Amino acid sequence: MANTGSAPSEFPDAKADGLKLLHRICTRRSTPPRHLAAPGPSEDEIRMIVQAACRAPDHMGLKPFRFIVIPPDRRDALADAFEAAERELDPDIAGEKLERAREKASHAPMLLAVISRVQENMEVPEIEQRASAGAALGYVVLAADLLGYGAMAVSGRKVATKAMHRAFRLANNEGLLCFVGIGMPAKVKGPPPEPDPELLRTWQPDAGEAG
Ligand SMILES: Cc1cc2nc3c(=O)[nH]c(=O)nc-3n(C[C@H](O)[C@H](O)[C@H](O)COP(=O)(O)O)c2cc1C
Repeated sequence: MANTGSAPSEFPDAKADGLKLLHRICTRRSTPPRHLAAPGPSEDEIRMIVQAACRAPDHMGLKPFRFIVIPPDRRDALADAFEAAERELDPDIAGEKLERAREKASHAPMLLAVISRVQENMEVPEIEQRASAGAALGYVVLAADLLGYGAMAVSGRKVATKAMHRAFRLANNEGLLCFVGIGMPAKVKGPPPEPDPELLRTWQPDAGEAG
């Protein structure tokens, strides 16, 4: 928080703290759900994670996202839903392939389903609402990391199936964006690659795209 007046700032080290956070953000890695061990976040921590997600940029405050916690004791039901989704994608699926699909439901002590929901709105087109849900997902992963957990967004073709839509009782304007696995990382990746400098350019109005 910036120190705007003569009164001493409530957070004198805000910038130093911010730089530490920024470093955490820039060096964060995802941990695949199969490498996430117990414990997962507590109920209070889940609330904090969702509170952070709700600070995602959100034009007109539409909240074009919501979250569904899948606790450890509902994993058999999730495995059934995964199986139904895979059967919808491939009616002939069987054996090991099916077992692997079911097994994914047991990974990570905590799974959070991220739902994107698009509302009819003259001011806020669909692309903005979907972007907001994506940003909220990013904040979930960052908040989990800042609380000391590993996390990763995972999806697969199954998330777009009718079976998953039914299993999560989604409304017509909703879609299952992904699951976020959260837990203690049993395996940690190395540092992330440096971002491609080409990803940032300065606008050159007369030079077009070539810059
Ligand atoms: C909506 C969404 C779904 C994703 N689904 C998968 C997935 O199913 N499998 C996968 O390997 N990565 C998936 N990813 C990417 C990972 O979450 C992660 O960003 C990527 O592996 C890079 O890892 P890093 O954060 O360590 O650099 C997904 C990302 C998003 C935003």
